[in-house]
Amino acid sequence: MAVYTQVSTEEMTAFLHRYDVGTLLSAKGIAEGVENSNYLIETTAGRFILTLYEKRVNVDDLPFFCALTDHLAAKGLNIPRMLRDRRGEQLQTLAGRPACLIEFLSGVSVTHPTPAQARAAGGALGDMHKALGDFRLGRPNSLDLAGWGALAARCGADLDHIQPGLRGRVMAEVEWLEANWPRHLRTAVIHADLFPDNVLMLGDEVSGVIDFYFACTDIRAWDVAVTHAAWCFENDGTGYHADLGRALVAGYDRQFGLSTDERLAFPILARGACLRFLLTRAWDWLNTPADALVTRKDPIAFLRRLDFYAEADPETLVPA
Ligand SMILES: Nc1ncnc2c1ncn2[C@@H]1O[C@H](COP(=O)(O)OP(=O)(O)OP(=O)(O)O)[C@@H](O)[C@H]1O
Ligand SMILES: N[C@@H](CCO)C(=O)O
Repeated sequence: MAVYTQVSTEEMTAFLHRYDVGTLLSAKGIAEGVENSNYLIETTAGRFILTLYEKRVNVDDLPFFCALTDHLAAKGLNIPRMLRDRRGEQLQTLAGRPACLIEFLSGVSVTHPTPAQARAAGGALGDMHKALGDFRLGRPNSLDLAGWGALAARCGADLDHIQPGLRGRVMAEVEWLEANWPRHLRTAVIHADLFPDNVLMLGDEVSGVIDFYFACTDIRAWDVAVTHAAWCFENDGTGYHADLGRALVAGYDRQFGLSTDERLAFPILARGACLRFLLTRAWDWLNTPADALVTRKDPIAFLRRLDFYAEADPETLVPA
C-alpha cells in the first residue's frame, strides 16, 4: 500500500479549507501505486485525490507537471487537473511534504487488457503526443540511458542478491544500449510510465490517464515502447501477447503514428524501456524500508521482457 506519509484528520481538514471543495466526509489511503502517498477524499462537494509527493519526485519539477496536465486537460483529454486553492495555488505543503489536490476521474485499471482496451490505450497515447505538439516546456529525463548506467552502478553487486548473474547481465545491456541507442529519433515531451495502472478505463474506453510524474523530454517512440512493454505481457513478464501488441500499435498509429525509423528501432527502444523498469524496481527491491506500507514490484518481470525484445524482429513486432 502506498501511503508513506500519514495525514491526521485535523491536518486534512485544515488543508481542505484552503479550497472551495466542501467539508471532509472521509479520507482513505489508496493501496495502488508505489511512488507517492495517495488518499481518496470524499467531501460534501464530491471526490478528490490527495497526493503527497515522495522520494522520486523533485519539488522543482512540480510546476512542469502542473503546466503539462493543464495543457492536456485544456485540449479536452481526460487528464485530471491539479486543482487551485482560493488563492490560485496548485502546489501546497501538507504533513511536511509537497502536496496537491487533484480532480477525481472515474474508471478502473485493467489487469488483463483485451485487444480493444490495448487499442484504446495506444490511441490515448497517440492523442497525448498529438496534443503535446505545441507544448513548449521541457524536462530532462533523469531515467534516460545515462541514468540507467548510473543506477546500475549504484545497485552494483547487490543486483546478484536479486538473481545470481543479474549484475553482469545488466552491465552488458547498458553497454549494448550505449553502442546501439537510436539517438537520431525525434524527441518530445512524453508520459514515460503509461502502465495499465496509470490508465483508467470504462469498458473499452479510456476515461483517464494519470500519474505524469515521470513525464520528460525524450525519444517520443520510446513512450510507445514503454507502453508496449507494460501492456503486452503477463505481469511476470512471460507470454508476449502478439494480439495486444498489434492492437496497441494500431491504436497509436491511428491517432499519431510511428515513422519507418521508429519502427526499425522499436526493439532497441523496448530493451531500454525494460532496463529502466528493471533497474528502478531493483533499486526499490534493495532499498525499500521494512516499515513502508508498499508492495515491491518484481524486477525480474522486466528481465524476461528484455529477453523477448532482444530476440524480436521489428517487422513482426511493429509491422508498417
Ligand atoms: N485522478 C485520479 N482519479 C481517480 N483515481 C486516481 C486518480 N489518481 C490516482 N488514482 C488512483 O490512485 C492510484 C495510485 O495513483 P498513482 O498511480 O498516481 O500512484 P503512484 O504512487 O504515483 O504510482 P506508480 O507506482 O504507478 O508510479 C491509482 O492506481 C488510481 O487507482
Ligand atoms: N510503473 C512502474 C512504477 C513507476 O516507475 C513499475 O511498474 O515499475
